[in-house]
Amino acid sequence: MLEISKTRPETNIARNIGSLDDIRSLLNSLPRASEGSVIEARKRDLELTKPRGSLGRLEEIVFWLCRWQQKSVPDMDHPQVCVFAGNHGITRHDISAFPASVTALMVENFVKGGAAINQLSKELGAEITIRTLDLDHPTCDFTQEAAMSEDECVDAFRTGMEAVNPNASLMCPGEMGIGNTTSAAAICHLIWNGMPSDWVGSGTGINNEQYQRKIDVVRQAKFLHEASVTDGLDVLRCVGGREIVAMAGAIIAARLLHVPVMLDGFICGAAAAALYETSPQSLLHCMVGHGSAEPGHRLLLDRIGKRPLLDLGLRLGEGTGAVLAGLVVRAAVTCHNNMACFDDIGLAREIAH
Ligand SMILES: O=C(O)c1ccc[n+]([C@@H]2O[C@H](COP(=O)([O-])O)[C@@H](O)[C@H]2O)c1
Ligand SMILES: Cc1cc2nc[nH]c2cc1C
Repeated sequence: MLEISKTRPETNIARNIGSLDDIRSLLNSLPRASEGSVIEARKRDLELTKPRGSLGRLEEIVFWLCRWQQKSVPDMDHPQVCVFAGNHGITRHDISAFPASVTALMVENFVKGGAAINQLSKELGAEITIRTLDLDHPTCDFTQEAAMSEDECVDAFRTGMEAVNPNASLMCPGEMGIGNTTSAAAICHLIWNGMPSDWVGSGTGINNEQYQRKIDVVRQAKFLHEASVTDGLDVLRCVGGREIVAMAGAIIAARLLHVPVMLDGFICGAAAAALYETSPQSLLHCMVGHGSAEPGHRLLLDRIGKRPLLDLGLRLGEGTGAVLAGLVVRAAVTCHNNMACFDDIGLAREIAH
């Protein structure tokens, strides 16, 4: 189940991606939804033994799965979580409650099966794919220079693309990276302006001095980079992290492979925000699993026009909120595929509706 090396046959999905411009072209030519697949599912939904619309968002989930899986019978047989780990140069400013070395320790924990994401993935029966992104070479301190060169950014995007299993029913992107709530806040501040304090939260649980420094790092990042960024991909290169770029790559590969995506918390949201800023169509195949306790996440979700499925006060990352929402998706599919129809119980549909 657990895969840290690239054991799956290459999909070759990233073969034409060698520059940010290649990614821009890709974002402008993504496959569209298959409305035809939804027609059968809507018809069946009307026959099921329940008042019309009474399963609320579970019904919406089923139609969304059919639309993006291109199947008239939705499938949750093979969910996947892709966890990406990266290190951040800005940790030198002491903006996290934990040292950067925890990123690598947590990757070992993922591999041994001891993290929260391992337990939740087991609950869902999800394949876990773990990719480390050059942990020994943190990104550059983005208060001084761009976090990544174009090549580094494109490499991370490609790693994300290649992690997605073409046979997945649902893909949940997750991340681990000490310092990455600062990076996510800087991404949002560069894209949507506002005040740094709109986007900065307490991450792993920082004290007041660390919070003030974090605000300052985000302010400096905007001051240094705002004149040179033209779109969300530039923003990712200038103030993102490799694991954040990899999540963006995984989200886009999933679209190409007809795999719907369940987004996770604030950092995953920042990856999605950068894609949305570059091409708003690029997130149509995504739902949001949960609303994070990081305050910037709610603002971000308003900006990208998405409503989370769950609200559990999580602020862990790793893909945990997305996988929990995957359990709701499984429940929706089980109802849709297994409920009896009005005919089966001897009730005419005209009476039922
Ligand atoms: O997903 C979230 O919304 C979330 C909110 C707060 C913290 N995290 C996790 O905590 C780490 C980043 O926190 P920090 O304080 O080091 O920036 C990183 O590994 C994230 O996975 C994740
Ligand atoms: C222990 C720990 C686990 C995490 N998982 C995701 N981010 C994390 C940050 C820390 C500090």
